[in-house]
Amino acid sequence: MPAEGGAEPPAPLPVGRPSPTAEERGLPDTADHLARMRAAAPLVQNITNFVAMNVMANAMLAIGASPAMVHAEDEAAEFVPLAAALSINIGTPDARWAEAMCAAAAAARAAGRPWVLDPVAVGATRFRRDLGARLLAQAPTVIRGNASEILALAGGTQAGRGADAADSVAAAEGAARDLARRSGAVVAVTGPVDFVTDGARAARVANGHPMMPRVTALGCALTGVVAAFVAEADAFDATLAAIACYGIAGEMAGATAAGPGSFQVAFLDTLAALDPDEVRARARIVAA
Ligand SMILES: Nc1ncnc2c1ncn2[C@@H]1O[C@H](COP(=O)(O)OP(=O)(O)OP(=O)(O)O)[C@@H](O)[C@H]1O
Ligand SMILES: Cc1ncsc1CCO
Ligand SMILES: [Mg+2]
Repeated sequence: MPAEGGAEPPAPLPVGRPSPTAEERGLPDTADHLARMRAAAPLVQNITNFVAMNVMANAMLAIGASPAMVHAEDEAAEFVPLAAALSINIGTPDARWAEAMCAAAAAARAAGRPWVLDPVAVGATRFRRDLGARLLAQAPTVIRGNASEILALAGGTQAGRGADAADSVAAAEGAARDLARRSGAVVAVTGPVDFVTDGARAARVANGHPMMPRVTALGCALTGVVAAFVAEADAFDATLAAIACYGIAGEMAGATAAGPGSFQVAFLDTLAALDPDEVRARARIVAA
């Protein structure tokens, strides 16, 4: 019976029962994925753009993967079975690179290696649209892009300016779900809050820092980190975990950086020092 004039007191919190873990909520345990990736230190082949090569290789090394930038038409497909995963980024393509990308993607498909597509500025020119469509036909495991790129790859209109997004992540969520269902890929749309879907499941990651889009190629580098995580685990869970780890490193680096230059240095140091327990405590992944 409630006390006179008052509401029933709230039920006491259950003693000795911890709040549900991420896995109990159907979401990945980010720390587990980080530890698993680091233990494997997967060799990841990257066909990436001239701007990203150094940034990407350093970010991948810092978090614990083993990157190899192998893009020449003469060897790209041959290298694929040697690696645990492949990433392909169309940031600065030409005709020969395009053939190397398509041959490598086909080799990954044939060898059962996961591969991640980064469709940089795919809506900008006919050459990029055609290349994006050819690569999509090679069944990427994951597609990671900004909102304008995912809208363009899905066939919609978008406002992107070159490699930079000009559409909100929310505006690309429907296109991402549709693209995931049509392609069979996990689709990740990055921005202030990231959105990840496999067409059936979806989740958002609210980690990150506003300094991240002010340093070039941090999205490209994330694509390589996603490939490293996906080499070791289920693509949907591994993609969420990779994006959360990366965003957490961004938050921690952003807390001390004076601007994009010192941020870039702090970000690398933070990726290398990421502690699984801290990652577990800071990950902000919610089902969508
Ligand atoms: N405003 C923001 N606040 C917090 N995090 C952000 C913000 N914008 C981007 N990020 C984070 O930055 C990382 C890169 O995502 P972004 O969408 O900028 O990639 P991108 O446009 O492909 O970058 P680039 O092509 O320059 O490499 C992701 O981890 C994302 O979560
Ligand atoms: C700036 C830029 N231009 C082509 S690729 C690239 C890196 C970010 O996508
Ligand atoms: Mg990009």
